[in-house]
Amino acid sequence: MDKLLIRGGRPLNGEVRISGAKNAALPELCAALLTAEPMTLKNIPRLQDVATMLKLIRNMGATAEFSPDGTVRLDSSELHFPEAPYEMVKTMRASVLALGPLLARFGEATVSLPGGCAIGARPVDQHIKGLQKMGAEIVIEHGYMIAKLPKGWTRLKGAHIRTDMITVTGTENFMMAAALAEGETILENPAMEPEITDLGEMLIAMGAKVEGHGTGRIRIEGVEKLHGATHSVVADRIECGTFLCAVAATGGDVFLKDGRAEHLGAVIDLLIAAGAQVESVEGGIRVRSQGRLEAQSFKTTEYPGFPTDMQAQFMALNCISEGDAKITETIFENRFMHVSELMRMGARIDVDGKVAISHGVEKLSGATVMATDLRASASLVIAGLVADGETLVDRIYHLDRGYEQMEAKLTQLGADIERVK
Ligand SMILES: CC(=O)N[C@H]1[C@@H](OP(=O)(O)OP(=O)(O)OC[C@H]2O[C@@H](n3ccc(=O)[nH]c3=O)[C@H](O)[C@@H]2O)O[C@H](CO)[C@@H](O)[C@@H]1O
Ligand SMILES: C=C(OP(=O)(O)O)C(=O)O
Repeated sequence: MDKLLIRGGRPLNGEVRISGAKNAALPELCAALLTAEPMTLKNIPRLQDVATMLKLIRNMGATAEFSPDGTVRLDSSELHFPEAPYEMVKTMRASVLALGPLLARFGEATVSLPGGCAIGARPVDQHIKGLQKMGAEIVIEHGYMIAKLPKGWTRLKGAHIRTDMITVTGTENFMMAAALAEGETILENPAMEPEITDLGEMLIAMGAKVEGHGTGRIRIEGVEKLHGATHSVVADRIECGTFLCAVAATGGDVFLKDGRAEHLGAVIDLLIAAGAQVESVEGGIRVRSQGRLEAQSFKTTEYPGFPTDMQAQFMALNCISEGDAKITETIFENRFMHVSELMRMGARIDVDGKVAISHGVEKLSGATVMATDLRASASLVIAGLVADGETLVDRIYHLDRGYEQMEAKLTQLGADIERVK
C-alpha cells in the first residue's frame, strides 16, 4: 500500500497548476450519458475516482477514451446496461449520480445504494423523493435503488422540488433528470456550489434549457433530446484551497495557475485574517505567507459558506498558528477523524460533538499517521510539510481518490515528499 514520506520544514515557492474539479468531473461524466451523441469533456483530472467512474460507464456499454491531455471522449450510443453495481459504488459515492441521467434517458436505472462512509451516514432519501416527485417509481431491493417510469410513460415529468436540506449531489441528480423531463422543473433550495454552475453550463451546451444555476432557484424546461457537446471542467476549488493552506502553513510565495479566487471567498477571507497574503491575479491566485499566522474560528456551511471539504486542511493550519480557534462542522457528523492523527504529531485539539477547539502549538513533530478519508489525508500532508523530521502518511489511497499528482506538485514547489511502498 502506497504511503507518503515527508521531511518537513521547507517553504513552498513557485508555480503549480490547479487541476479540473473532481466534484464537477464526476457529475459531468454522468451527464454525458444523457445523450446518444459523442461528448468531449476537457480538463478531467487523473484521479482514482475518475478511473472508477469511467469503469462504471464502460461497464454500462459506453465507450470512453481518456487522453493524456485530460480529454475524455465518451460515446454512450450503445449503452445497454443502465446499472451501477455495488462493487463499483462502494468505492465511490458519486456513482449515485448515474441515477438521474439513466432514468431520464432510458426510463430505467438500477443503482446500488451508496451506504454510509467514514465521514457520516450520507443518506440519499432526498434524491429518491425528488425523482419520485418527477414520477419515477423507485423501490429499494437487495441494497439497490431500482427506478423506472410508470407504465405508458416515455419521459419523467417536470416538478417543483424543495429538499429538506441543501444537497449538492441531489441538486445534480435533479438537474440532469429534469433536462430530459416533460415540462418545467423548479428546484427550490438547491445547492449553489460552483460545480452546480459548471454542470448547468455543460447541460446548456448540450441543448438543455437551464436557468438560475448557481442561485437559490433553478428552473429547467425539459427538452426531448440533448446533443453532443464539448465542455471543460471548472478548476478544483478544494485542491486550490488545499495548496493555499499548505503555503500559509509552510511560508513561501506560490502562484496557483487557474485557481479561481471567486470560488474560495470564505477560505481566502480567513487566510487573510490569519495573516497570509492572498490575491487574485491574472490567470490564477498568488499566495504569500511568512512567520506564524493567527488561528481562525469558522463553521462549515453550504456554498458560499466555508466548505466542509476544506475543514481538515484549515484545521492543520490552525494547529500551528497562534491562539485558540473553534471549528464547527455542520455538514457531516463524523468529519474530525484527522484530529487524533494531528494530535499524534503534537497538535492540541479538544473535540466535543461537532465542535473542535485547537490550541496553537509552535511546532508539530513528524510521526507515522494514517489517512482516514480524502480531506483528512490532505490535512496530514500539510501537517507533515511543517513538522520537524519525517512524517509517513499511510493509506493514501484516500488522497489518490481526489488529488491529482499531489506529491509531484508539492515537489515542484520545493517540498521534500515522496511516494513509498
Ligand atoms: C452541502 C455540502 O456541503 N455538501 C457537501 C457534500 O456533498 P454531497 O452531495 O455528498 O452531500 P449532500 O450535499 O447531499 O449532503 C448535505 C447534507 O445533507 C444530508 N443529506 C443529503 C442527501 C440526502 O438525500 N439526505 C440527506 O440527509 C447529508 O447527510 C449531509 O448531512 O459532500 C461533498 C463531499 O464532501 C462536498 O463536496 C459537498 O460540498
Ligand atoms: C468526501 C469527498 O468526496 P465524496 O463525496 O466523493 O466522498 C470530498 O470531495 O471531500
